[in-house]
Amino acid sequence: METTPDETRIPMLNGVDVIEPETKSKIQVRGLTRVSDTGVPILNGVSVDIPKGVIVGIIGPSGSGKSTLLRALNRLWEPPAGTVLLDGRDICDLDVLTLRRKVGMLFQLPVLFDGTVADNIRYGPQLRGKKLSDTEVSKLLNLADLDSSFATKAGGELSVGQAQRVALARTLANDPKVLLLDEPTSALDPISTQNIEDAIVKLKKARSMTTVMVSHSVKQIQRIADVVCLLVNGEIVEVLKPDHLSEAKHPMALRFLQLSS
Ligand SMILES: Nc1ncnc2c1ncn2[C@@H]1O[C@H](COP(=O)(O)OP(=O)(O)OP(=O)(O)O)[C@@H](O)[C@H]1O
Repeated sequence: METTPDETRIPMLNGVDVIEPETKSKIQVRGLTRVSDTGVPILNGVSVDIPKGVIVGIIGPSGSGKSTLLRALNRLWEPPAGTVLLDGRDICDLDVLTLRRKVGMLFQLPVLFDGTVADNIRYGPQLRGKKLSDTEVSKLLNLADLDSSFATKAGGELSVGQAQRVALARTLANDPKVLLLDEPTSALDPISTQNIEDAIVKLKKARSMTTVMVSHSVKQIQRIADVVCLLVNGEIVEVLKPDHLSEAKHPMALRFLQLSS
């Protein structure tokens, strides 16, 4: 990857160099641990720095803790104090709704509320007393790779792929700085998958969006991520650039990658 003079090359994510336009980490995870109610370890002291404006892919075997890690980042479960920082602040000290506006999340299957697409997109800002104009709704639809004409459609008449893009536009209406994506295309056909991938890359370019994406598709991660974390048994065992995945050394990570390709 070529660097331009004004870009700063910093060692990130356990030593992998990531090109980052601003040197500060957006999210820092420090020794994040989770144990199940029955005492089974789920996350074992995960530490990682996620720079601003970067797409981080998280891959690993089923049950390795990918979703659990992702969900800690906007407190869908309560991480121990001091283990997750956003812009240098402990997320546990933030109002949880404010945090979730800044750190938006998209799940595997979109769930739209009753009403039109525009109603769905206006929902978040409306809670804060802001009514989005038709132009603002159109812009959000376009950012999510949807035509403005979708605004008046009923949520129920959309395909899953279209609904997923509406869910993305609805998340973007809160003006998040970070997007957490938990297998956002696993229920979609290849064209809808490409639409979502295009939107994610566009958001990185247009808004310097920081994105953390869990995916089962190594190919997808290679298409859009800037850096890849391999999670095995609740630990980040490798951090690699997407085009260097074959250099993984951890036996489980290697086996996972070989079986996935
Ligand atoms: N709330 C919970 N209570 C108990 N165990 C849990 C809880 N959440 C997750 N687990 C367990 O923790 C492990 C990691 O789950 P997680 O969903 O994070 O893995 P994953 O890597 O995302 O898996 P997959 O790829 O199958 O979605 C699994 O064994 C799961 O059963």
